[in-house]
Amino acid sequence: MRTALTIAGSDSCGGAGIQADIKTMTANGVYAMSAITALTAQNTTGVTGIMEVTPEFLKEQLEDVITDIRPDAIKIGMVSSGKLISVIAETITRFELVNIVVDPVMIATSGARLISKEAIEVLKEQLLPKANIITPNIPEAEVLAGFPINSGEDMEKAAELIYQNFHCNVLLKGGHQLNDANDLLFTGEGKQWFKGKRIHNPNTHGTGCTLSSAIASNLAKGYTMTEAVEYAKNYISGALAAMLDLGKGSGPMNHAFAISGEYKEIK
Ligand SMILES: Nc1ncnc2c1ncn2[C@@H]1O[C@H](COP(=O)(O)OP(=O)(O)OP(=O)(O)O)[C@@H](O)[C@H]1O
Ligand SMILES: Cc1ncc(COP(=O)(O)O)c(N)n1
Repeated sequence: MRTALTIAGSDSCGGAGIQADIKTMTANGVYAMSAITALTAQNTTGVTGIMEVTPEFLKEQLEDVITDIRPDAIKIGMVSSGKLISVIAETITRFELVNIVVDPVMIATSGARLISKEAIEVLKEQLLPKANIITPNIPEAEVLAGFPINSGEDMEKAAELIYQNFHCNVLLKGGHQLNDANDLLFTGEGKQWFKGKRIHNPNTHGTGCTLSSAIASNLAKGYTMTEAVEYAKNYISGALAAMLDLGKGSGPMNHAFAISGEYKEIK
């Protein structure tokens, strides 16, 4: 079985972060492992608290996992401080890790800031250049490109600039902000649009975490970057279309939409 590791924050309501990543990797047929960067106290209406782990403890988790079960792909999500980002960048280099997917999580859908300002600079300098692909949404791409994005053309300019500046493939997500769920992939081979059908579901908590984990799972299974993105879009569309409706705010998706959950007949 192929393996994937998520390095991210815990979401106590289970829709985003580590919990979304493990559900997604499991549903996509890879063995999921985790190294937790922070505990968050949150639900579908907002984040009330964040407790970061120490850099030493993150390093210990990473070393224990990687020296025992080597990950075929890694997804990196919420990492709120520069020191934690440095630990991850150094670990990637030391263990020559491959198939690195970085979701540069900055602000939660509910509005909470999940990364410090100084950490954004460390992210740009130390982590993005080590990624095979990064998956910013529009506000995150605006921070990385340094200009506002108001159209598909702006998305193309921003993705190319981010690709050139940070030397990594870029999937710029149109998502709920700009268009009909059309995302733009920019690689060394140029640009490619992935057209998504907009699903009228207000429950989008954890969409970014889920998409990046599905891409990492597909890379772990040996798919090309284009295939990994295409199949991940199919997975997230299925999870959104299942129309789960939980919680008082923007709720989570059904990550297990293709799994029956019934084992009465199996002996
Ligand atoms: N209503 C929708 N219908 C179909 N696809 C969607 C919808 N909303 C988001 N997506 C898709 O979900 C993926 C995640 O994109 P999005 O822009 O929502 O990321 P994000 O803002 O990082 O997510 P998050 O809510 O976790 O912060 C993208 O592939 C996007 O196109
Ligand atoms: C631990 C953690 N990681 C990431 C997100 C972003 O997801 P969203 O923007 O959907 O709230 C989150 N809310 N919590």
